[in-house]
Amino acid sequence: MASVTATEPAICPAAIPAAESIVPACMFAPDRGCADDPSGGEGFEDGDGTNGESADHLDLSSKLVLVSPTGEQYDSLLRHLRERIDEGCGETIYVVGLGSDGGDYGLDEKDMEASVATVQSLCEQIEADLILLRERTDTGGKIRDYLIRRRVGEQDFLEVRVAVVGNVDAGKSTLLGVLTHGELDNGRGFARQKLFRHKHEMESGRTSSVGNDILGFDQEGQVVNKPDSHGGGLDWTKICEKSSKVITFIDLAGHEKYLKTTVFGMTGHLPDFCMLMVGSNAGIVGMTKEHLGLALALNVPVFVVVTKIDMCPANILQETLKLLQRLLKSPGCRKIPVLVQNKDDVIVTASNFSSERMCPIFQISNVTGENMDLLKMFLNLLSSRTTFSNDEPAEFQIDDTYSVPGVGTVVSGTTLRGLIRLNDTLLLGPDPLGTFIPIAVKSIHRKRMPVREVRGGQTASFALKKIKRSSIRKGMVMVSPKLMPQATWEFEAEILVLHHPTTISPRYQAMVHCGSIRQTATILTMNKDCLRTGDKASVHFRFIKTPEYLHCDQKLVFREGRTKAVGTITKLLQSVNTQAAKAQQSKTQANKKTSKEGTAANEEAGSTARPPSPNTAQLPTVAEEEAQCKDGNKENKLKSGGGGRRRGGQRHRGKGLNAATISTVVPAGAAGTA
Ligand SMILES: Nc1nc2c(ncn2[C@@H]2O[C@H](COP(=O)(O)OP(=O)(O)OP(=O)(O)O)[C@@H](O)[C@H]2O)c(=O)[nH]1
Repeated sequence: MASVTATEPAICPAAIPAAESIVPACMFAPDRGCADDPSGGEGFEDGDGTNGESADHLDLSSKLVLVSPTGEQYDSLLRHLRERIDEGCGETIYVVGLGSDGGDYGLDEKDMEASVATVQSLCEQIEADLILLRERTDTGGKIRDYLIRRRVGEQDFLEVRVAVVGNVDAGKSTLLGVLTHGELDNGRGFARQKLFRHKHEMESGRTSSVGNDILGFDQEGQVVNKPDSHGGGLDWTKICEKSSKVITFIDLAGHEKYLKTTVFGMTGHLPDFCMLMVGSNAGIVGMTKEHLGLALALNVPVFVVVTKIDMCPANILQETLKLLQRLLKSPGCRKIPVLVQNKDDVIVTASNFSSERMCPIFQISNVTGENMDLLKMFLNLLSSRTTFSNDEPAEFQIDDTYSVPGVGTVVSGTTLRGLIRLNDTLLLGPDPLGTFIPIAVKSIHRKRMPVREVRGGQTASFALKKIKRSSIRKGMVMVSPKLMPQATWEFEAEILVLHHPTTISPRYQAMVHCGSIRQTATILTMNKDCLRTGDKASVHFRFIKTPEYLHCDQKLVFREGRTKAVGTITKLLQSVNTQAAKAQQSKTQANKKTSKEGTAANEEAGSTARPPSPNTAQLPTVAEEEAQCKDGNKENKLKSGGGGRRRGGQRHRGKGLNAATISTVVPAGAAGTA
């Protein structure tokens, strides 16, 4: 897809007066009608964005190349298309009638017919569908934009996750109700009510406070959601069966007191995109900036939906749009706000959206349905940002656990990479000692539909045998044994303090959110004396309760109340030696057994045996530190454990496999030292 250049775009005269510096989408299109193309004419003209110049020696830059390609050209076009489909996770937007050789745009009727026949034949080769999105006319004739989407089996569908954020009353639940149930709101909570009832029904017995709603699109891009006329509920299995693409909305709370949950939803549920909702009458209020900042910090591309345009006076709406574009263009955001006003704008913004800099803005009404079709079309054109390869070793991150009667323990989460099949044996962990245990996958569900396998980028739930729910916690992973996973107590991260009322110094503790991990960590050392709002530093953290499974380059959010820092893990410092931890585990179990037997024996003998105390138990043996970073930078710091005290006062919800042996110390002498 074409990328947007870093230059600030000029104002297009077509923009509406009050929100004049919001860029209309045509700025990003190859259409010459908009002279000030900020992409320097790159738009769709580069080989990446269209069927233009190929990387190989063949010249595919002419718009006529599709009319009657030679065998070699055909093979090259096919290779090119396959690459783009892979990059787009199964889909791409393909433009017919545009060349990059400087000639006129557009084809006459005959050439268009022949070109489309070629594209159709290419699609057959890769088992994809060709769906016409729009047709326009330029000096040389017609230009057509097609969506090419790889066909998926009955049980399969493309999956895109969209986090829904915004201040209280922005209309989040109402919009999701309208989108997923197909009925407009009455302005007094009708659509929202429907959704709540549906969620309550669907989620009964579930403890997750992050709501999920799905919207399915068929091959033609039509919404397939059909609520049951009696109960008003949605049949997820039916939706998934009929869909070629399913959008999962991660419905996050708007109220400040639920910020913890919102952060968890944004880090743990791995959204591909973030939909920021703004009530046009209320404007940029409350948590709007907070949520936007979070999405930016986590590099999740954001689009904005301005709601309630039916009830908002024109001047207030313009004021909101003006403030919005000012916020988006501010140095902290550096986004290019783009107003989406018609279907052409949708295609252009959807094609360029993954550039992360562009921020499409929709103005909708949940009551009249105005511009709802544009939003739906946009959602249908969004492609997942996770590319996967089946050959990679599997990794699955757990974001919730359930006890399902008759089934047993079920874990839900996201497949980060690789392929997981039914009956595969994966390593589940880390437990509080940092060990991983083999576990067989007995059944897999995707969106409540039984399937035989799941791949990278897909959410799923697995039924696990012979394991208690209490032994599993959010933040654990299930990975291929090939990965030889290790748990980490300490790590280094480059962080940026977004907000802190005073200063942060060593020994400071706050909650680290990293993927679905949510655990308090202590700052042991940092390369500055103290940190204030806006400061950047390299910081050495230690988890206070259990070691976790981490990766270098993972994004993290570090927060406590209104204090917030974001960062990237740069080094894994203190990993748990799995063998030693296992030995420790069996030793402790043996001790327990002996002490039980001893207690029984001693009762008779009138003496008391002492069980191992959590505080006196040895820390998990520290392995030779293994920095798994790409740079191979190793820093061996063997920390001595033992004799610590629990800090932060947070207890592990589950008992863990061997909770009695958890020791959550900051190594002696580590805190406060450089
Ligand atoms: N007139 C009008 N009312 C709307 C529109 N969208 C939502 N509403 C109303 O606004 C109110 C708040 O909407 P909600 O969907 O509950 O807002 P929310 O963002 O989900 O709020 P929280 O869940 O508390 O974060 C409800 O009474 C809706 O009926 C709209 O486009 N037009």
